[in-house]
Amino acid sequence: MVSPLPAVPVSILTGFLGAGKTTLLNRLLKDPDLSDTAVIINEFGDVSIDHLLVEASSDGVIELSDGCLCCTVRGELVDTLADLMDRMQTGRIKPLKRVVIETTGLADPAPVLQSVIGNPVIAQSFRLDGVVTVVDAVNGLQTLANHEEALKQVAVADRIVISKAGLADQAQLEELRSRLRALNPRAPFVDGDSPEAGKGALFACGLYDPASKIADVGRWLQDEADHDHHHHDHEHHVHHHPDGDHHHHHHHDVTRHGQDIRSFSITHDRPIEPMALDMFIDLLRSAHGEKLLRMKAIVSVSDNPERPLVLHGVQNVFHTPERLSAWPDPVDRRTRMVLITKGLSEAFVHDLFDAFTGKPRIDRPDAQALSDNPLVVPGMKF
Ligand SMILES: Nc1nc2c(ncn2[C@@H]2O[C@H](COP(=O)(O)OP(=O)(O)OP(=O)(O)O)[C@@H](O)[C@H]2O)c(=O)[nH]1
Repeated sequence: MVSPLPAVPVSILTGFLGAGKTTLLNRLLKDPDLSDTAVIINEFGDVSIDHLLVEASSDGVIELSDGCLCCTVRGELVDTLADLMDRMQTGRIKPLKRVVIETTGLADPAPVLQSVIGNPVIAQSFRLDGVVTVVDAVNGLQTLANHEEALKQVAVADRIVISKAGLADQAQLEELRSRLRALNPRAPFVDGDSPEAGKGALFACGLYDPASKIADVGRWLQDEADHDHHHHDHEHHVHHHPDGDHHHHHHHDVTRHGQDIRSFSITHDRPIEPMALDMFIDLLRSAHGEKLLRMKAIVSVSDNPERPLVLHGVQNVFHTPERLSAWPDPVDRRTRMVLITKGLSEAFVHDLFDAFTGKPRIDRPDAQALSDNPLVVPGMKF
């Protein structure tokens, strides 16, 4: 059936882990131009925090389940779009003006684009408007040097939003701009802090045209179309700690994202002492920042358990924590941390967390070594 409604523009918001996608989205959603927008978010990691951090009314936000949009959840994206189409056509929801898909930071954008432009059913009701890629001015160059996904995200962009420019120096910014230009000769740069970045206009990119991008983009999209049957395996394990805390493991698609990238989470039931939290974060950042691609956390801190703390770590950079005025879900007040690491052992991070939150580990002499404290009594927790 041919849709009687005009095709709804779909914008893809991408950018590497922690670049500032959700921050930009929150700003855009306050713009009246973006009313009647459905937002599809996808989080990599099995404990979702993103939906707590997107400040839109929950009606318009659709969260795709665990997994990365470019891998296992891709079918779910197509189903979600098909469902939105059906609801619009049957009048169950009013016509949407726009759909925004926020990808995970690790998403390879090619399969996501291919889902929208290459699926004949979806193409009846939706048209790809454009790809907006957020690049972090502080970590951007290093990220581009180390992660192919980040290169692809920049190359396919119709607009490149440079975030955190205020935290970078001028020389760093210039170098980043010329690197971005080499990867994507046409996409305009938008300063993340400028009023322009807060306008719905950011999304009016026009029809998506891979031909205007560097030659590689067309090839990636073609590869995706050719390899639609390609099998992506996710391993997903959950085990329960003896004290009732849950440690979840989500081993991300190894074929697409590399063997050593892991996502896992830490959940903790009791409020954490501010000092213990500081020490845990400090040690993690100073000793292992390079391997910590991303950390997002909502934390119950003992000095004010009514007002949780939101933490964002992006490689070596930890942003100023934000105190929320209340828990997003008053019933669930557990501390939840989601980490994405590269080459950093999950067991080590759990042990470190347990050590600082006072869980006894008398069977683990290395917990003592972590404290590096000559006065520590063997077998006692600090
Ligand atoms: N100073 C500054 N901080 C920013 C800017 N944009 C984002 N941040 C901070 O960077 C951190 C990560 O931002 P998010 O918006 O969560 O990043 P994201 O790209 O959605 O992260 P993932 O979903 O994990 O990939 C947060 O602490 C933001 O407050 C910016 O332009 N300037």
